[in-house]
Amino acid sequence: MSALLLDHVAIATPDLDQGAAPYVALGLHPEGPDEEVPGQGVRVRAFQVGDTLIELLMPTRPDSPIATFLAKKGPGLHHTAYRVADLPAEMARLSADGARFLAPEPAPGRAGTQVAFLHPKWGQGTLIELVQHPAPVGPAAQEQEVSRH
Ligand SMILES: CC[C@H](C(=O)O)C(=O)SCCNC(=O)CCNC(=O)[C@H](O)C(C)(C)COP(=O)(O)OP(=O)(O)OC[C@H]1O[C@@H](n2cnc3c(N)ncnc32)[C@H](O)[C@@H]1OP(=O)(O)O
Ligand SMILES: [Co+2]
Repeated sequence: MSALLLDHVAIATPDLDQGAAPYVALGLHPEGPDEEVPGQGVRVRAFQVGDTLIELLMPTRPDSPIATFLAKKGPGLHHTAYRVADLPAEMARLSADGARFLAPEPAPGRAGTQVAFLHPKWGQGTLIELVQHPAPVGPAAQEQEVSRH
C-alpha cells in the first residue's frame, strides 16, 4: 500500500480574492500564480501550510462541480485530498474493497497531478480525493536515483 499524506484541503469560493482573505490575514502567501484546470472548470489559488496546501477553488463555468456546490451549499470546505504514490493501484485496491469512485479513470488535476474522487457517501459525508504527483525530474530525480543504488 502506498504512503498516504494529506495533500490539500479544498475550499469552494465564488471569488478567489474574497475566499483567500482569511488565509492572507493569517500570514499565508499564494504558492505561485492562480492556475486554471479546464477539465474541472475551476481556477485554483493554493497556499502552502507545512507539507500540505489550502486550495481555493473558484468555478470558471456554470457546469463546474464547484458552481453546483456553491449553488447548493454556499462557500466553504469542499474536499480533502490525500497523496498516493500509485493512483491506479490505489483505485483498484479501494474499488475491490467496495469504494465508489466518481469516474473509472484518473483525471488531470493542478500542477501536473492525476486525481480521482470518491463519492461523498463513501466518505461518510466528505468528498475525498486521491492525488498522484508527477515523478520528480532533473538533478533531484538523478540524485534520488543515485541514492537508490
Ligand atoms: C483543480 C483541480 C483540483 C485538484 O485537486 O487538482 C480539484 O480538486 S477540482 C475540484 C472540483 N471537482 C470535483 O469536485 C469533481 C468531483 N465532484 C463531483 O463529481 C460532484 O461534485 C459530486 C458528484 C461529488 C456532487 O455532485 P452533485 O452535488 O451534483 O451530486 P448530488 O447532488 O447527487 O450529490 C450527492 C450527495 O453528495 C453531497 N455532496 C455533493 N458535493 C459534496 C461535497 N463536496 N462534500 C460533501 N458532500 C457533497 C450532496 O449534498 C448529496 O448528498 P445528499 O445527502 O444526497 O444531499
Ligand atoms: Co482537490
